[in-house]
Amino acid sequence: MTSITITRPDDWHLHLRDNEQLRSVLPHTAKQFARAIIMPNLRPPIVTTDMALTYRARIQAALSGTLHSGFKPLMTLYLTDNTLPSEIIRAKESEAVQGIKLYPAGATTNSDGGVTDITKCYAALETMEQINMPLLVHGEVTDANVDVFDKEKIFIDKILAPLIQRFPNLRIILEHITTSDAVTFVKEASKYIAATITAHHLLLNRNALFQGGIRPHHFCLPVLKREIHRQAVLNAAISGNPKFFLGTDSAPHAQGNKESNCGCAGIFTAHAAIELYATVFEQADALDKLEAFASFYGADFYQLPRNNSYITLKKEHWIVPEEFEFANEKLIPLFAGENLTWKIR
Ligand SMILES: NC(=O)N[C@@H](CC(=O)O)C(=O)O
Ligand SMILES: [Zn+2]
Ligand SMILES: [Zn+2]
Repeated sequence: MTSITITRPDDWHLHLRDNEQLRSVLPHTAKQFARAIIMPNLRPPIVTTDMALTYRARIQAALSGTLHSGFKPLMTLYLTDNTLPSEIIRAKESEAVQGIKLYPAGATTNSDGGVTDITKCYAALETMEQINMPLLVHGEVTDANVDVFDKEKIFIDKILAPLIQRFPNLRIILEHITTSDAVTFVKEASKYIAATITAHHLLLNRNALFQGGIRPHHFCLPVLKREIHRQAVLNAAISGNPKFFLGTDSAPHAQGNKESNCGCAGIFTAHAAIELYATVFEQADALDKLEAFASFYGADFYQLPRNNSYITLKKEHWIVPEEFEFANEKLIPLFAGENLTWKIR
């Protein structure tokens, strides 16, 4: 196969940051995707509908007059211990906000204002269940005594499963899944439970963190896992099960903040997102499953229309740039300087 045309995909998990950084990274996504779910973990976090609307206006301003002005940002709110049901209702009425994001406090980048105790959110979650507002979840426990490689599984057992019991009609997306435990859990759960899968968790296992030395640009959360887990997540992605769909979790950080004494978590993949997924689907002999994973199942789960434009990917060798501009700093993309074999037209 030398060329493939698919319905234009959507990215159901994306970090765009803000201001100058936003202007640097947005074109990478907007040239490929029709829509993206924009994560709210800014400083300060997007905790109200008003903040989401002004953030969306900044994104739209950065798009206006460019080739990609048709790109549509879908907004989210950052759940806190104090999020009021009335704020959830306002979010729903805005039609701009498509989900509420749960970051356990301390679990990941800019999560310190997140949820310290899920029981504090019951009123907000009950309203979400009633008015059909999805919950997006960073699924890792924050207990410092839990092994870093077990944090997702323990979250599922201790937090997510009881949450689903309590709110059985709440739609939940378990974001960036990394383990066979998550795959099994989502598969066996009700139709209200789905998951996003990143390109990097499909392409890399935890050996990539230590390939010839410590590799900060392969560090993200949830951290890369063993090969058996990568295979389980890959099998889910290519299975044709509509509960599993594309979410890049492209998470840009300035080079200096990654290559540091205490480097930030996050892998930037927006520069080649659909190409990276195409590579892994081709390796698995499942290119025929790419379109539904990238362009149908997410829209269906979010109860939004599927896109009606197309993109074409060509078999073509190209070299990923060593770096990109990121405001006044540099951004090192995944596979910097390496060869890729698919290229979007
Ligand atoms: N995935 C990451 O490693 N980092 C994300 C946060 C997140 O999605 O957990 C970021 O905002 O940098
Ligand atoms: Zn996360
Ligand atoms: Zn993320």
